[in-house]
Amino acid sequence: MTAELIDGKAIAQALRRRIAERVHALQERGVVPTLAVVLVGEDPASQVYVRNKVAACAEVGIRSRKYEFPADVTVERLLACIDALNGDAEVDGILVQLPLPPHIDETLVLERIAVAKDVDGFHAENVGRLVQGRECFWPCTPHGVMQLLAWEGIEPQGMDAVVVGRSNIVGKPMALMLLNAGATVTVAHSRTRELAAHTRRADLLVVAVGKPEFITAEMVKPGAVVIDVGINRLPDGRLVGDVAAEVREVASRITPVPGGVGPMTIAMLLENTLLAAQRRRGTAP
Ligand SMILES: Nc1nc(=O)c2c([nH]1)NC[C@@H]1CN(c3ccc(C(=O)N[C@@H](CCC(=O)O)C(=O)O)cc3)C=[N+]21
Ligand SMILES: [Mg+2]
Repeated sequence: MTAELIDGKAIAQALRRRIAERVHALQERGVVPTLAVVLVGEDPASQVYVRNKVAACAEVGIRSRKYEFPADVTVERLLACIDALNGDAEVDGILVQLPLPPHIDETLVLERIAVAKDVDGFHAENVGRLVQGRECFWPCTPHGVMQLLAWEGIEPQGMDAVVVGRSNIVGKPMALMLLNAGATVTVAHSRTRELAAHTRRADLLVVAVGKPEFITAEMVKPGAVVIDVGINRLPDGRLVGDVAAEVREVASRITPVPGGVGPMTIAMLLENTLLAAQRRRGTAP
């Protein structure tokens, strides 16, 4: 079997067109959804990501504002910026680009963001709401995976799903979303014994470990749907996922890297910002 590629780039583009229509409908009512992006330091990768996010906003009619700070910024200055954005009626969403420099307590900064503006969904109150299956902001990467599955007509209910990775930004929220959708969910990770025995049982395998080509063909059930969340830059400059190329000979459907989950993450940031604007300004459908 050779897996069909799930074209995240094309799906994200289609979703962005729909988001643009909804943004324009809001604009006709005098509301311009606005995202504030906070960037600390000069990490080139973070600068590229932020530039891409700002460009994606512009494309759909979301206004964005960039707040840049030097790497040695004090936590007090950062918190003061968040406080000002929380109190700014024009700002719908706030995104603090991660990672932050080591001297800054990330949790302290993320928890300062008003829950109603937390478009990354990293605030503990949003996470708690996700656990309970209540209305909240879904973290963009697993949100993007759920949209990919929906677009592909893959219904998680009743599926044996295995999530590899237990990070707060991908693995844990991914497991919760699949669980809430009715999947039987196993969360495996770097400390799991007999990892392959778990992954081989998966009808749906989501991998977010950040290790290049970590999942090999013999770890995958024939016919499984494989979602590769990894984005690893190799020394030669190539971008590869957490799933080895040979898995394409075993899976039924698989996301490529690049062009799979990554573009969906950005589309979901736009979706969440639009939702924030609708919810905050009382125009939610
Ligand atoms: N507060 C915060 N929220 C985030 O959502 C967040 C963050 N911090 N810090 C960094 C990570 C990473 N991330 C990506 C988004 C899009 C692509 C993406 O579009 N990737 C393209 C390729 C990009 C390339 O060529 O490098 C693809 O997979 O096709 C990748 C990675 C969001 N992050
Ligand atoms: Mg792990």
